[in-house]
Amino acid sequence: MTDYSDWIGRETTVEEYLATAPAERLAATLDAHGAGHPLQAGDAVPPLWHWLYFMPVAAQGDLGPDGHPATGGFIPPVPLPRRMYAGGRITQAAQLRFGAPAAMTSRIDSVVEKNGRSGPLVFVTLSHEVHQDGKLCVRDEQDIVYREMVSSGAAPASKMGTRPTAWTETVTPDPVMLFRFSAVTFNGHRIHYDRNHATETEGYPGLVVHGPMIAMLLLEAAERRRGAICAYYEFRAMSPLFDTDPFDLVGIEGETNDTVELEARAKDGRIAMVATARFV
Ligand SMILES: C/C(=C\C(=O)SCCNC(=O)CCNC(=O)[C@H](O)C(C)(C)COP(=O)(O)OP(=O)(O)OC[C@H]1O[C@@H](n2cnc3c(N)ncnc32)[C@H](O)[C@@H]1OP(=O)(O)O)C(=O)O
Repeated sequence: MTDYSDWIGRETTVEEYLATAPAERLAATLDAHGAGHPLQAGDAVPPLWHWLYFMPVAAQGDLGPDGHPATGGFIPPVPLPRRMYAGGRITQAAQLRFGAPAAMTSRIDSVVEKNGRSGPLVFVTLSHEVHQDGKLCVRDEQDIVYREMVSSGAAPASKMGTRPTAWTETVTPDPVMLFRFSAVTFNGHRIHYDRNHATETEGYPGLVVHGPMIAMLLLEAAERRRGAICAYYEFRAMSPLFDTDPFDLVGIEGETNDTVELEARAKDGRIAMVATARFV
């Protein structure tokens, strides 16, 4: 067991003006939230869209071989090389608005080593708090997982989606969509746009679809159908999706006044992501 106690509790704060242009670019990329219509200062920032701001702006020389800022800076120096987004829990405490500055304070909450069916795993959980006008607007807990380089050939066991569905929407990812999402979130991770790196170095069958993009697409579909904005959202990435195949966004039957259960399912029925959106 590695001792990460020096890293736990470390904090960093980034301030940024919440310009509308990145959000218009994201809306275009996802065909979402009034794509093609200009946003105005004062408009509400949709849940999760704070992911467009406050990202680390690492110099090129401070990147690791996978294109992310090298570990051992703010992120603890975990010994496993293959980073993936594992999940998150987001609370909308007050409305965040475009056209004004905001600040996000990020903290390293925990580093947990586990043994998964796919091999050793290290989960790093960060908490982020976004404040605007002196008010807490968003609380966001983010789980990142690090995995060993492919060697054993062990693949994560996949669970099939069997719950009855109320609705399904199909998404056909392609390299342009993935590249545009990487660009608008300033995410340099090669698994999303560098096919040689994704397949030869990290052993995936194609370019990897961003977990945050799947989470946003699921939530956007649920909010559009419901005509309401969610107050709390949690999601867990169970199995990766690739640019080689379409995937489904699914609303699970049994939606209540408060809650919608969601899944992203791969073409073969494998669950790629489970999510819950609460509306009160
Ligand atoms: C952006 C960005 C990167 C990305 O977007 S990468 C693409 C999105 N992420 C994914 O596609 C990850 C999909 N998930 C997986 O491939 C598997 O879940 C994973 C992480 C490889 C683990 O699979 P295993 O089969 O090895 O794990 P087990 O089911 O045996 O579980 C072992 C323990 O780990 C816990 N656990 C598993 N998955 C998660 C998860 N997603 N979140 C939190 N915890 C997880 C599981 O509960 C077990 O824990 P116990 O305490 O019960 O032992 C970018 O980099 O920025």
